[in-house]
Amino acid sequence: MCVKTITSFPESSPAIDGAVSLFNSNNGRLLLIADAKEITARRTATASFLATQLLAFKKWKNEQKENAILTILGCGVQGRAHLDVFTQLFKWNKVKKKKR
Ligand SMILES: NC(=O)C1=CN([C@@H]2O[C@H](COP(=O)(O)OP(=O)(O)OC[C@H]3O[C@@H](n4cnc5c(N)ncnc54)[C@H](OP(=O)(O)O)[C@@H]3O)[C@@H](O)[C@H]2O)C=CC1
Ligand SMILES: O=C([O-])C1=[NH+]CCC1
Repeated sequence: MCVKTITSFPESSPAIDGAVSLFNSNNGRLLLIADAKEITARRTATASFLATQLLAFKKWKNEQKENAILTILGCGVQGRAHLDVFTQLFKWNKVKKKKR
């Protein structure tokens, strides 16, 4: 059994914080408490990559793949996690990062 508790304070950075608690589903014992920021960052970036792969990459012709530009808007926790996953799993012609 797993519970994720998240706080969201958009004016604060990082905006998201929280904890993931994992319990043994046979006896209810607490097994671990993990940082929800890290898990949420990796989960969200990986889900974005899978969605992009299904909705775009699979339909692209070779020429589109060769000219692809990755643009990341906002360079916080999610921006960095998306940059990490997207550059590890796909080859980009160019990567642009935009922050304020
Ligand atoms: N769909 C999902 O499952 C999830 C969605 N989210 C959402 O993703 C968003 C980002 O979260 P997270 O990365 O954790 O937050 P962070 O606080 O780590 O990053 C937010 C970034 O946005 C930048 N930013 C804020 N305002 C502007 C602006 N006007 N122009 C350009 N950049 C700006 C900040 O810049 P600066 O460093 O200068 O302050 C900061 O780098 C939130 O809206 C959050 O709710 C988060 C987790 C999961
Ligand atoms: O799925 C999630 O953990 C979140 N969505 C928006 C903020 C955190």
